[in-house]
Amino acid sequence: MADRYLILEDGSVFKGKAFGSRATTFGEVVFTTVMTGYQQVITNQIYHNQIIVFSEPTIGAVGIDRASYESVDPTCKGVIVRDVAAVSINRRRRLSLDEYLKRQNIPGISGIDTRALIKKLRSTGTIKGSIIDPVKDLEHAFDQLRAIVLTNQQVNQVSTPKAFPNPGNGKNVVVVDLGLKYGILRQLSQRDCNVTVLGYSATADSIFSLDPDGVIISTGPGNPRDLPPEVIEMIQIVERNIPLFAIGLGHEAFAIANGCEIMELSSEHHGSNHPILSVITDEIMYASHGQGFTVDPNSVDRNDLIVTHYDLIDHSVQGLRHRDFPAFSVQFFPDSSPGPTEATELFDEFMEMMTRGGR
Ligand SMILES: NC(=O)CC[C@H](N)C(=O)O
Repeated sequence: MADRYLILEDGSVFKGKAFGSRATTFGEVVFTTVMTGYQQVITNQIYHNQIIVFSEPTIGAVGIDRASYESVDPTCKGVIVRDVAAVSINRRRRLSLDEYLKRQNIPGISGIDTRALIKKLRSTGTIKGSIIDPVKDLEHAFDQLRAIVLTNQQVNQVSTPKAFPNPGNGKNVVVVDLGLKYGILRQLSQRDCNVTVLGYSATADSIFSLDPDGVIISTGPGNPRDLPPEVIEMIQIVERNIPLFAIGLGHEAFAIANGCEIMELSSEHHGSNHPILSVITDEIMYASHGQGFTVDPNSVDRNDLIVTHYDLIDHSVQGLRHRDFPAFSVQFFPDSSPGPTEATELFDEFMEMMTRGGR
Protein backbone atom coordinates (compact mmCIF):
# COMPACT_ATOMS: atom_id res chain seq x y z
CA MET A 1 0.00 0.00 0.00
CA ALA A 2 1.29 3.43 -0.93
CA ASP A 3 2.13 6.10 1.62
CA ARG A 4 -0.32 8.94 2.15
CA TYR A 5 -0.41 11.86 4.54
CA LEU A 6 -2.97 13.69 6.61
CA ILE A 7 -1.81 17.26 7.25
CA LEU A 8 -3.56 19.64 9.63
CA GLU A 9 -3.64 23.42 9.52
CA ASP A 10 -1.77 23.61 12.85
CA GLY A 11 1.27 22.20 11.03
CA SER A 12 1.05 18.56 12.10
CA VAL A 13 1.65 15.65 9.75
CA PHE A 14 0.38 12.07 10.12
CA LYS A 15 1.79 9.41 7.84
CA GLY A 16 -0.24 6.36 6.89
CA LYS A 17 -1.11 3.97 4.08
CA ALA A 18 -3.57 4.62 1.26
CA PHE A 19 -6.86 2.82 0.83
CA GLY A 20 -9.99 3.85 -1.04
CA SER A 21 -9.52 6.57 -3.64
CA ARG A 22 -6.24 8.39 -4.22
CA ALA A 23 -7.92 11.78 -4.44
CA THR A 24 -6.37 14.80 -2.73
CA THR A 25 -9.03 16.38 -0.52
CA PHE A 26 -9.55 19.18 1.99
CA GLY A 27 -12.04 19.19 4.84
CA GLU A 28 -12.72 19.75 8.52
CA VAL A 29 -11.35 16.89 10.59
CA VAL A 30 -13.82 15.41 13.11
CA PHE A 31 -13.74 12.19 15.09
CA THR A 32 -16.46 9.67 15.84
CA THR A 33 -16.57 7.10 18.61
CA VAL A 34 -19.03 4.74 16.93
CA MET A 35 -18.00 1.11 17.32
CA THR A 36 -20.42 -0.18 14.67
CA GLY A 37 -22.19 1.44 11.75
CA TYR A 38 -19.27 2.98 9.83
CA GLN A 39 -21.29 2.70 6.59
CA GLN A 40 -24.08 4.85 8.03
CA VAL A 41 -21.55 7.40 9.29
CA ILE A 42 -19.58 7.66 6.04
CA THR A 43 -22.77 8.06 3.98
CA ASN A 44 -24.41 10.58 6.34
CA GLN A 45 -24.61 13.96 4.60
CA ILE A 46 -23.99 15.82 7.85
CA TYR A 47 -20.31 14.99 7.11
CA HIS A 48 -20.27 17.07 3.92
CA ASN A 49 -16.74 18.51 3.52
CA GLN A 50 -15.48 16.70 6.62
CA ILE A 51 -12.75 14.11 7.10
CA ILE A 52 -13.92 11.46 9.58
CA VAL A 53 -11.54 9.88 12.08
CA PHE A 54 -12.73 6.62 13.68
CA SER A 55 -11.64 5.99 17.27
CA GLU A 56 -12.60 2.32 16.90
CA PRO A 57 -9.30 0.64 16.01
CA THR A 58 -10.47 -1.61 13.16
CA ILE A 59 -12.98 -0.49 10.57
CA GLY A 60 -14.37 -2.39 7.60
CA ALA A 61 -14.93 -5.88 9.07
CA VAL A 62 -18.48 -6.25 7.71
CA GLY A 63 -17.95 -4.52 4.36
CA ILE A 64 -20.68 -2.44 2.75
CA ASP A 65 -24.26 -3.69 2.30
CA ARG A 66 -27.28 -2.45 0.37
CA ALA A 67 -29.51 -1.65 3.34
CA SER A 68 -27.28 0.67 5.38
CA TYR A 69 -26.79 3.69 3.14
CA GLU A 70 -27.80 7.07 4.53
CA SER A 71 -27.43 8.81 1.14
CA VAL A 72 -26.75 7.91 -2.49
CA ASP A 73 -23.72 10.16 -2.96
CA PRO A 74 -21.77 10.65 0.26
CA THR A 75 -19.89 13.94 0.41
CA CYS A 76 -17.42 13.42 3.24
CA LYS A 77 -13.83 14.10 2.26
CA GLY A 78 -11.99 11.20 3.79
CA VAL A 79 -11.85 8.32 6.26
CA ILE A 80 -9.01 7.97 8.77
CA VAL A 81 -8.52 4.69 10.64
CA ARG A 82 -6.01 2.82 12.75
CA ASP A 83 -6.54 -0.38 10.78
CA VAL A 84 -8.74 -1.31 7.88
CA ALA A 85 -9.93 -4.93 8.01
CA ALA A 86 -8.13 -7.07 5.44
CA VAL A 87 -11.17 -9.33 5.10
CA SER A 88 -14.82 -8.38 5.46
CA ILE A 89 -17.47 -10.97 6.24
CA ASN A 90 -21.23 -10.48 6.48
CA ARG A 91 -24.04 -12.29 4.67
CA ARG A 92 -25.35 -8.96 3.42
CA ARG A 93 -21.94 -7.74 2.26
CA ARG A 94 -21.77 -6.48 -1.33
CA LEU A 95 -18.46 -4.59 -1.36
CA SER A 96 -15.42 -4.07 0.82
CA LEU A 97 -14.99 -0.63 2.40
CA ASP A 98 -11.95 -0.12 0.17
CA GLU A 99 -13.93 -0.87 -3.02
CA TYR A 100 -16.76 1.39 -1.91
CA LEU A 101 -14.50 4.35 -1.15
CA LYS A 102 -12.79 3.92 -4.52
CA ARG A 103 -16.17 4.03 -6.29
CA GLN A 104 -17.17 7.14 -4.38
CA ASN A 105 -13.81 8.86 -4.89
CA ILE A 106 -13.30 9.20 -1.13
CA PRO A 107 -9.74 8.70 0.14
CA GLY A 108 -8.91 6.63 3.20
CA ILE A 109 -5.75 6.41 5.31
CA SER A 110 -4.95 3.51 7.62
CA GLY A 111 -2.05 3.05 9.99
CA ILE A 112 -2.65 6.39 11.70
CA ASP A 113 -2.13 6.74 15.44
CA THR A 114 -5.78 7.70 15.84
CA ARG A 115 -5.47 8.01 19.61
CA ALA A 116 -2.79 10.72 19.26
CA LEU A 117 -4.78 12.41 16.49
CA ILE A 118 -8.00 12.44 18.53
CA LYS A 119 -6.17 13.80 21.60
CA LYS A 120 -4.98 16.63 19.39
CA LEU A 121 -8.48 17.25 18.00
CA ARG A 122 -9.84 17.37 21.55
CA SER A 123 -7.57 20.35 22.22
CA THR A 124 -7.71 22.14 18.86
CA GLY A 125 -11.43 21.63 18.24
CA THR A 126 -12.55 21.51 14.63
CA ILE A 127 -9.56 22.05 12.37
CA LYS A 128 -8.95 21.97 8.63
CA GLY A 129 -6.99 19.06 7.18
CA SER A 130 -5.94 17.64 3.85
CA ILE A 131 -5.23 14.13 2.59
CA ILE A 132 -2.29 14.17 0.20
CA ASP A 133 0.26 12.01 -1.59
CA PRO A 134 3.90 12.26 -0.46
CA VAL A 135 5.17 15.59 -1.78
CA LYS A 136 8.57 17.22 -2.00
CA ASP A 137 7.27 20.63 -1.04
CA LEU A 138 5.30 20.13 2.15
CA GLU A 139 5.24 23.88 2.83
CA HIS A 140 3.32 24.40 -0.39
CA ALA A 141 0.78 21.77 0.67
CA PHE A 142 0.31 23.62 3.98
CA ASP A 143 -0.10 26.93 2.15
CA GLN A 144 -2.80 25.40 -0.03
CA LEU A 145 -4.56 23.97 3.02
CA ARG A 146 -4.48 27.28 4.90
CA ALA A 147 -5.71 29.17 1.84
CA ILE A 148 -8.66 26.92 1.10
CA VAL A 149 -12.04 28.33 2.10
CA LEU A 150 -14.66 25.66 2.67
CA THR A 151 -18.16 26.63 1.58
CA ASN A 152 -20.74 27.59 4.18
CA GLN A 153 -23.56 26.93 1.68
CA GLN A 154 -23.53 23.23 2.45
CA VAL A 155 -27.26 22.58 2.63
CA ASN A 156 -27.60 23.92 -0.88
CA GLN A 157 -25.09 21.27 -2.01
CA VAL A 158 -26.67 18.22 -0.41
CA SER A 159 -30.43 18.95 -0.41
CA THR A 160 -32.43 17.35 -3.23
CA PRO A 161 -32.80 19.67 -6.24
CA LYS A 162 -36.17 18.06 -7.08
CA ALA A 163 -39.08 16.85 -4.98
CA PHE A 164 -39.51 13.07 -4.83
CA PRO A 165 -42.07 10.71 -3.27
CA ASN A 166 -41.72 7.72 -0.96
CA PRO A 167 -45.29 6.39 -1.25
CA GLY A 168 -47.33 4.70 1.47
CA ASN A 169 -50.97 4.35 2.50
CA GLY A 170 -50.92 6.07 5.86
CA LYS A 171 -50.25 9.57 7.13
CA ASN A 172 -49.26 12.18 4.58
CA VAL A 173 -45.85 13.57 5.58
CA VAL A 174 -43.67 16.23 3.98
CA VAL A 175 -39.95 15.93 4.71
CA VAL A 176 -37.89 19.07 4.13
CA ASP A 177 -34.45 17.86 3.10
CA LEU A 178 -31.55 19.83 4.59
CA GLY A 179 -29.18 16.88 4.00
CA LEU A 180 -31.55 14.08 4.84
CA LYS A 181 -30.32 10.78 6.22
CA TYR A 182 -32.33 7.83 4.92
CA GLY A 183 -32.96 6.44 8.39
CA ILE A 184 -35.70 9.07 8.69
CA LEU A 185 -37.38 7.72 5.53
CA ARG A 186 -37.00 4.14 6.81
CA GLN A 187 -38.81 5.04 10.04
CA LEU A 188 -41.63 6.71 8.08
CA SER A 189 -41.87 3.73 5.67
CA GLN A 190 -42.14 1.34 8.61
CA ARG A 191 -45.17 3.37 9.71
CA ASP A 192 -46.62 3.27 6.16
CA CYS A 193 -46.45 7.06 5.75
CA ASN A 194 -47.02 8.61 2.35
CA VAL A 195 -43.96 10.83 2.08
CA THR A 196 -42.97 13.69 -0.20
CA VAL A 197 -39.41 14.96 0.15
CA LEU A 198 -38.92 18.62 -0.75
CA GLY A 199 -35.70 20.60 -1.17
CA TYR A 200 -34.53 23.07 1.49
CA SER A 201 -36.04 26.06 -0.35
CA ALA A 202 -39.60 24.71 0.03
CA THR A 203 -41.97 27.49 1.05
CA ALA A 204 -44.76 27.12 3.59
CA ASP A 205 -47.26 27.47 0.71
CA SER A 206 -45.65 24.67 -1.31
CA ILE A 207 -45.81 22.49 1.80
CA PHE A 208 -49.46 23.36 2.54
CA SER A 209 -50.42 22.60 -1.08
CA LEU A 210 -49.50 18.94 -0.42
CA ASP A 211 -52.02 18.85 2.45
CA PRO A 212 -49.70 17.05 4.89
CA ASP A 213 -50.69 15.58 8.27
CA GLY A 214 -47.20 16.44 9.48
CA VAL A 215 -43.86 17.95 8.48
CA ILE A 216 -40.32 16.78 9.28
CA ILE A 217 -37.32 19.11 9.03
CA SER A 218 -34.29 16.89 8.47
CA THR A 219 -30.71 16.58 9.61
CA GLY A 220 -27.99 18.28 7.60
CA PRO A 221 -24.42 19.58 7.46
CA GLY A 222 -22.78 22.78 8.56
CA ASN A 223 -23.46 25.69 10.86
CA PRO A 224 -27.19 26.32 11.42
CA ARG A 225 -26.50 30.07 11.47
CA ASP A 226 -25.58 29.78 7.77
CA LEU A 227 -29.02 28.41 6.85
CA PRO A 228 -30.89 30.61 4.36
CA PRO A 229 -33.34 32.83 6.30
CA GLU A 230 -36.19 31.40 4.20
CA VAL A 231 -35.82 28.07 6.00
CA ILE A 232 -36.33 29.78 9.36
CA GLU A 233 -39.31 31.78 8.06
CA MET A 234 -40.89 28.62 6.62
CA ILE A 235 -40.63 26.90 10.03
CA GLN A 236 -42.21 29.91 11.75
CA ILE A 237 -45.28 29.58 9.54
CA VAL A 238 -45.51 25.77 9.42
CA GLU A 239 -45.16 25.20 13.20
CA ARG A 240 -48.36 27.17 13.87
CA ASN A 241 -50.42 25.06 11.52
CA ILE A 242 -49.23 21.45 11.16
CA PRO A 243 -47.54 18.91 13.49
CA LEU A 244 -43.82 19.41 13.10
CA PHE A 245 -40.87 17.20 14.06
CA ALA A 246 -37.41 18.72 13.54
CA ILE A 247 -34.22 16.66 13.73
CA GLY A 248 -30.51 17.55 13.99
CA LEU A 249 -29.91 20.61 11.84
CA GLY A 250 -33.72 20.84 11.65
CA HIS A 251 -33.84 21.03 15.47
CA GLU A 252 -31.26 23.83 15.46
CA ALA A 253 -33.31 25.67 12.80
CA PHE A 254 -36.49 25.14 14.87
CA ALA A 255 -34.67 26.63 17.88
CA ILE A 256 -33.55 29.67 15.84
CA ALA A 257 -37.10 30.07 14.51
CA ASN A 258 -38.26 30.34 18.13
CA GLY A 259 -35.68 32.88 19.25
CA CYS A 260 -32.86 30.67 20.55
CA GLU A 261 -29.16 31.29 20.01
CA ILE A 262 -26.81 28.63 18.66
CA MET A 263 -23.30 28.02 19.96
CA GLU A 264 -20.41 25.79 18.99
CA LEU A 265 -19.73 22.75 21.13
CA SER A 266 -16.26 22.84 22.66
CA SER A 267 -16.08 19.12 21.93
CA GLU A 268 -18.26 17.86 19.08
CA HIS A 269 -20.50 14.83 19.61
CA HIS A 270 -20.09 12.05 17.08
CA GLY A 271 -20.91 8.61 18.42
CA SER A 272 -23.71 6.24 19.23
CA ASN A 273 -23.77 5.97 23.00
CA HIS A 274 -24.65 9.35 24.45
CA PRO A 275 -26.95 9.05 27.49
CA ILE A 276 -29.97 11.29 27.04
CA LEU A 277 -32.38 12.22 29.84
CA SER A 278 -36.01 12.65 28.86
CA VAL A 279 -37.23 15.34 31.26
CA ILE A 280 -40.89 14.40 30.78
CA THR A 281 -40.63 10.66 31.52
CA ASP A 282 -37.48 10.89 33.68
CA GLU A 283 -36.04 8.01 31.66
CA ILE A 284 -32.55 7.68 30.23
CA MET A 285 -31.94 6.41 26.73
CA TYR A 286 -28.86 6.02 24.59
CA ALA A 287 -28.77 7.83 21.30
CA SER A 288 -26.64 8.27 18.24
CA HIS A 289 -25.13 11.73 17.75
CA GLY A 290 -23.50 13.90 15.11
CA GLN A 291 -23.28 17.54 16.05
CA GLY A 292 -20.81 20.39 16.16
CA PHE A 293 -23.36 22.98 17.26
CA THR A 294 -25.91 23.18 20.01
CA VAL A 295 -28.71 25.35 21.34
CA ASP A 296 -27.56 27.85 24.00
CA PRO A 297 -29.61 26.79 27.04
CA ASN A 298 -29.68 30.36 28.37
CA SER A 299 -31.36 31.57 25.21
CA VAL A 300 -34.37 29.24 25.43
CA ASP A 301 -37.50 31.29 26.13
CA ARG A 302 -39.27 29.08 28.67
CA ASN A 303 -42.56 30.83 27.98
CA ASP A 304 -42.59 29.33 24.48
CA LEU A 305 -40.43 26.23 24.71
CA ILE A 306 -39.86 23.31 27.05
CA VAL A 307 -36.44 21.63 27.08
CA THR A 308 -37.48 17.98 26.82
CA HIS A 309 -34.09 16.24 26.58
CA TYR A 310 -30.59 16.81 27.99
CA ASP A 311 -27.28 15.09 27.28
CA LEU A 312 -26.08 13.61 30.57
CA ILE A 313 -22.40 13.99 29.66
CA ASP A 314 -22.25 17.73 28.98
CA HIS A 315 -25.85 18.76 29.81
CA SER A 316 -26.37 20.18 26.32
CA VAL A 317 -29.94 20.73 25.16
CA GLN A 318 -31.05 17.69 23.17
CA GLY A 319 -34.78 18.25 22.68
CA LEU A 320 -37.35 21.04 22.58
CA ARG A 321 -41.13 21.20 22.47
CA HIS A 322 -43.31 24.22 21.78
CA ARG A 323 -45.86 25.04 24.49
CA ASP A 324 -48.51 26.40 22.12
CA PHE A 325 -47.92 24.67 18.81
CA PRO A 326 -47.78 20.94 17.89
CA ALA A 327 -44.05 21.07 17.30
CA PHE A 328 -41.05 19.31 18.83
CA SER A 329 -37.43 18.62 17.97
CA VAL A 330 -34.41 16.53 18.92
CA GLN A 331 -30.73 17.15 18.36
CA PHE A 332 -29.69 13.46 18.24
CA PHE A 333 -30.62 10.90 15.56
CA PRO A 334 -34.04 9.43 16.48
CA ASP A 335 -33.84 7.03 13.51
CA SER A 336 -31.00 5.31 15.41
CA SER A 337 -29.08 4.58 12.26
CA PRO A 338 -26.62 3.48 13.48
CA GLY A 339 -27.16 3.05 17.19
CA PRO A 340 -29.47 1.90 19.96
CA THR A 341 -33.08 1.77 18.82
CA GLU A 342 -35.00 3.21 21.78
CA ALA A 343 -35.03 6.73 20.30
CA THR A 344 -37.20 5.52 17.38
CA GLU A 345 -40.18 5.88 19.75
CA LEU A 346 -40.13 9.57 18.90
CA PHE A 347 -41.52 8.68 15.47
CA ASP A 348 -44.46 7.01 17.26
CA GLU A 349 -45.00 10.25 19.18
CA PHE A 350 -45.01 12.12 15.90
CA MET A 351 -47.57 9.64 14.50
CA GLU A 352 -49.82 10.21 17.53
CA MET A 353 -49.45 13.95 17.18
CA MET A 354 -50.57 13.68 13.55
CA THR A 355 -53.51 11.45 14.54
CA ARG A 356 -54.63 14.05 17.07
CA GLY A 357 -54.31 16.61 14.28
CA GLY A 358 -51.82 18.58 16.27
CA ARG A 359 -53.99 18.91 19.38
N1 LIG B 1 -27.26 16.09 13.30
C1 LIG B 1 -27.23 17.05 12.39
O1 LIG B 1 -28.17 17.25 11.60
C2 LIG B 1 -26.03 17.96 12.35
C3 LIG B 1 -26.39 19.40 12.58
C4 LIG B 1 -25.23 20.40 12.42
N2 LIG B 1 -24.56 20.24 11.17
C5 LIG B 1 -24.25 20.30 13.58
O2 LIG B 1 -23.12 19.95 13.38
O3 LIG B 1 -24.58 20.60 14.71
